[in-house]
Amino acid sequence: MSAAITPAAKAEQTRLDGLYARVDRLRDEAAARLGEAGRRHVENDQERSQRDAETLLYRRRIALLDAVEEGLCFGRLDYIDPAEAPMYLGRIGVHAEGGEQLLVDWRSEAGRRFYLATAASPAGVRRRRHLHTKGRRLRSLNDEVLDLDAAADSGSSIGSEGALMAALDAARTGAMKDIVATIQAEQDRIIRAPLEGVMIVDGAPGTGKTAVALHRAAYLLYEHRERLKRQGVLIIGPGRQFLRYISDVLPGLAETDVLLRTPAQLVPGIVADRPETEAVAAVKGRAVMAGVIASAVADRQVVPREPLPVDFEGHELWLRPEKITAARDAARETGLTHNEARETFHKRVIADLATQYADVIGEDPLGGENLLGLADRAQFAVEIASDAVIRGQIEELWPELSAEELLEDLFASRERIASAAAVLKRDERALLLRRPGGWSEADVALLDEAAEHLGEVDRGLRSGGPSAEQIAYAQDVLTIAAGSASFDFEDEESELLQATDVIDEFWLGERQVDERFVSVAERAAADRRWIFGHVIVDEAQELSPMEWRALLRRCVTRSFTVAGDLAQAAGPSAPSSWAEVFGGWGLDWRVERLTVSYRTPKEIMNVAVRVLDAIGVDAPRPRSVRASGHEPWLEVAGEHLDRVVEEQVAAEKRAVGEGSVAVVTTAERAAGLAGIADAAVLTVKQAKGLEFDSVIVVDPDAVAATGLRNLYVALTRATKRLGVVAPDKPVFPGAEVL
Ligand SMILES: Nc1ncnc2c1ncn2[C@@H]1O[C@H](COP(=O)(O)OP(=O)(O)OP(=O)(O)O)[C@@H](O)[C@H]1O
Repeated sequence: MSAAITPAAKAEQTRLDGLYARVDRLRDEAAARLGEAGRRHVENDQERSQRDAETLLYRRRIALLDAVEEGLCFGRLDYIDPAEAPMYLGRIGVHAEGGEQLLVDWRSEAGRRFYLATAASPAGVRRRRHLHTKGRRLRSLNDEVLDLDAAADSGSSIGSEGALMAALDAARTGAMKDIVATIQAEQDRIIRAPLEGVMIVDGAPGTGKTAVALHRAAYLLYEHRERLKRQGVLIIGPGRQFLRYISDVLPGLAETDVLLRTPAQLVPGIVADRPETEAVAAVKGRAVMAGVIASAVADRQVVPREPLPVDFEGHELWLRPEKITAARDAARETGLTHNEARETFHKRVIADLATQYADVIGEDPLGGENLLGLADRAQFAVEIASDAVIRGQIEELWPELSAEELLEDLFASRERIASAAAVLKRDERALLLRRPGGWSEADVALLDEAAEHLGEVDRGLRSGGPSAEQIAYAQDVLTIAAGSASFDFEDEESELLQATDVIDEFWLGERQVDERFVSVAERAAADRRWIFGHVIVDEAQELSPMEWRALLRRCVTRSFTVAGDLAQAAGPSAPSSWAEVFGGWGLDWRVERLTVSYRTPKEIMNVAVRVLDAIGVDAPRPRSVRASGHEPWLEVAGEHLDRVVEEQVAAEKRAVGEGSVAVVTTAERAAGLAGIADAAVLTVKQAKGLEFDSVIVVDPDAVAATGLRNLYVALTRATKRLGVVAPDKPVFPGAEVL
């Protein structure tokens, strides 16, 4: 249905037509330039890279213009001062050919007025108009008159919230929508807060934490373009389902330099699909595991108790504990990572073996000074270094290790665990023991920690690395370079300098990877050590201390937006305050609270707050912005629970029509109910952060038995209708009002 054809609607449609025509023109121009660049003949590398850069630029421009097609312009402000021209607000800024601004970007400072003006403080604004469009057609207009005098004259309502209510009542389709048209003042303040420091956005379910965090990403990329376009923004969400749910919002907001990840996806190349109990995950997430990993690495730098014999050219040499200790100390003192410092260790040990060998074969039978000089010893060192057996023996003492090898070896050995994890209790250590084969979600932060200690030879942790040909090429280069090795034996402390010290074949190969054609997000995804300009963490209450460590490493400037709700935290080790999460890091952090729930209607909140009170976290009760007119219902199913759920899903589906229905329950029940038509059947963990028009919580007492916070999450997923199906009369807090 189009807007009633009032003169005002007609005028706005004309304006919209003009805007779309301008955007079409800009798209055509970009397409023409893209075509031109593609056809251009290039003579050399410089011209080629110029052409490639242009191609990328125009492709991005076209993608941006495509992304803003829906809802291009959504608002208009009229001012009290008649000399001030109306401002049109949209997803991007658009200028006419002559330079006149046709559309103001919502993220700009000028655009901000649209969100902040209220009847109490109109800031020169007479009227805020929301334009609802479908495709390029205007569907309806919604006016809020903020100037009291004008309102009295025209009979219009003051500060009407029609646009917000329409957005909140809309059916949920399974993908999150942006809220640019209806950002509320308390949300706007958070979205536009300064980039620096750690800002915690705390609020009850449905207060818009996710929405605000995503819009903040878009705003920051706009406001701090230069810095963030180079470094990108990392967004962490609790699960893949959740990332899918929010992934459409950002392109809609016209941003692509954002990487969306779950904590389990933080290390490229690792697939964390190994199941694990909560108890094991809880131990692995504890902060003490950082020390355990450090010890596990140190344990791999071995000093033998007794001298170990080494055979070289028929002579017996020795790996002597005191010399190995000195070599280990020297390697550790470099301050380098384990794999980088390994060369120092190997060279020191080889130098000692070369000295022993020279002492034996250069011995003057007449008892004079050793007949062999420095150059001879250097030559022996090269020969010893190329002896595979000896290298293998030294490698045992200080092996090159990937993070995966380290952890696999650690968790497979009771002895290694006992040595590295002495700080843990015996039963906690027992939880860590397991057979090799795959990674769990909690392993990922440990792999990341291990990779930090081990250093860059973590080939297994890298994806998108150099090709086999590149490595082969690099190896050739090294073979040539190795021939030019030079030595300095004068001083025991001095180092053998070889090409291998400064270039390793992997490094060389890697530097050849062509980086021009991938976006910041793609490059960051392939690089464990990528440093982001800003990190946004949603459902932050779920992260373990080890996961926080991994995240803090990814943003050295410590610029974070952290959205979460402690009352929704899962698991026995859930934090009870933000100070508990952030107190220990020496960070500059602050908490901003959102107080209004836009999702959960009053009727449902009436049940949910009783669970919240029973949880007992120190958080204000949320206020619902609206009522839905639907009282939550209860159905006691007895033995026929599955059948009753099925029937109720069908009834709910009829009630919500195009809208979405979800069943939320325990993992056991979810497995039994999977496959019900017309509803998503989810565990609480999977449902976290998501929303549906209608939600049926099945077996609430069983959900509550896994934690009241889980029940609180389950009860707050619905935008309109909530039902409860229980095997027996439920007893959870809040059941009494059903
Ligand atoms: N200003 C707004 N205008 C329109 N819709 C809004 C606004 N703020 C929030 N919403 C909507 O309210 C719903 C809840 O928002 P969101 O999912 O961001 O809440 P949340 O605080 O992250 O919830 P949870 O704690 O359950 O994860 C979403 O549908 C969101 O689009």
